[in-house]
Amino acid sequence: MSKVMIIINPSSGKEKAGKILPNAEKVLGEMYDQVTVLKTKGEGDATEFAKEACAKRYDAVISMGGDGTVNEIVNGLAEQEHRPAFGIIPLGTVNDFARSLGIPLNPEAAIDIIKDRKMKESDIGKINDRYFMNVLAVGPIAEATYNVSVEQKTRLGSFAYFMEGAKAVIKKNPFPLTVEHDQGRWIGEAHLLIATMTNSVGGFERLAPDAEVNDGKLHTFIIKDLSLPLLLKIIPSLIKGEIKEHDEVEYIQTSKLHLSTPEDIKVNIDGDEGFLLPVQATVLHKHLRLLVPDTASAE
Ligand SMILES: Nc1ncnc2c1ncn2[C@@H]1O[C@H](COP(=O)(O)OP(=O)(O)OP(=O)(O)O)[C@@H](O)[C@H]1O
Repeated sequence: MSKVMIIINPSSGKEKAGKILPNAEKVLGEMYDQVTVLKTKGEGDATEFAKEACAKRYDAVISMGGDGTVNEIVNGLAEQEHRPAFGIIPLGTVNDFARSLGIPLNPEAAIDIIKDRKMKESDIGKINDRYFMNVLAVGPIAEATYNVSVEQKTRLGSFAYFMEGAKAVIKKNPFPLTVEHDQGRWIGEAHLLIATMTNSVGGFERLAPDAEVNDGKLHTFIIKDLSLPLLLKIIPSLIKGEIKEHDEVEYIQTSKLHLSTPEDIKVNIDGDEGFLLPVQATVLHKHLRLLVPDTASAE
């Protein structure tokens, strides 16, 4: 008997979730013998539900929520003996992971993608004992994202993160950073480090145009100077996908990273507050099977 579990965050995307669910249940009911719907009540629920889906050998798990819900589900699926296929119906504000897979941001269109049953093996990242799909970030700009309120997100979307980030740039100084990677070691002062597994970060779909979800790499950008005049120069290159060409940006492709600093700085993991440095990150290559659009399914 084939089984699918829908994990839905009712707080994500306002009333959208309730409106979309009946159609998702109908479509999945035509594909699988059994459809289980589990609603999250708070932090950690989606991880527990995903672990249960592995233990009970579900064929697929579908996320209905934002990047936070995707991240929690990945933490439940990672390194389990049986890992169900993973589908995403995006309901959040930014939805970077859906963007990088070409999954439509319109939830109804995303349901149609799942119907096609096209799969792609995807990498996930591991940092200490946590897992991530999208991005690690270190620096005051990354920390500023925690100040974005739900109200700001609803009103401004991803621009809310950008505004808080810009404020942090104006106020803060660079910090000393050591980055150990596949090719050696970088030591210097930085304003921001971004290590991404996917091309889309903070809704900027061309931040890392070379990144593929299954290339085994963390695409690492070290931004060495970010005074306001430089920031104004960097923004156009960010939009054009040329940030790595910038003199003040160091670009490293690596399968593992060790980050350290003498200061008390925490790493941001897929948009949420993570561990104090030092941290060690690695890529688990082609670890999950994702339900993706036809155009993205070729290996
Ligand atoms: N029923 C609930 N009520 C309030 N918060 C919840 C509930 N269920 C889960 N959460 C919290 O919501 C967080 C995830 O939100 P999610 O990312 O899915 O949506 P979002 O915030 O709208 O999207 P985005 O991250 O793109 O802004 C989880 O970390 C979890 O702690």
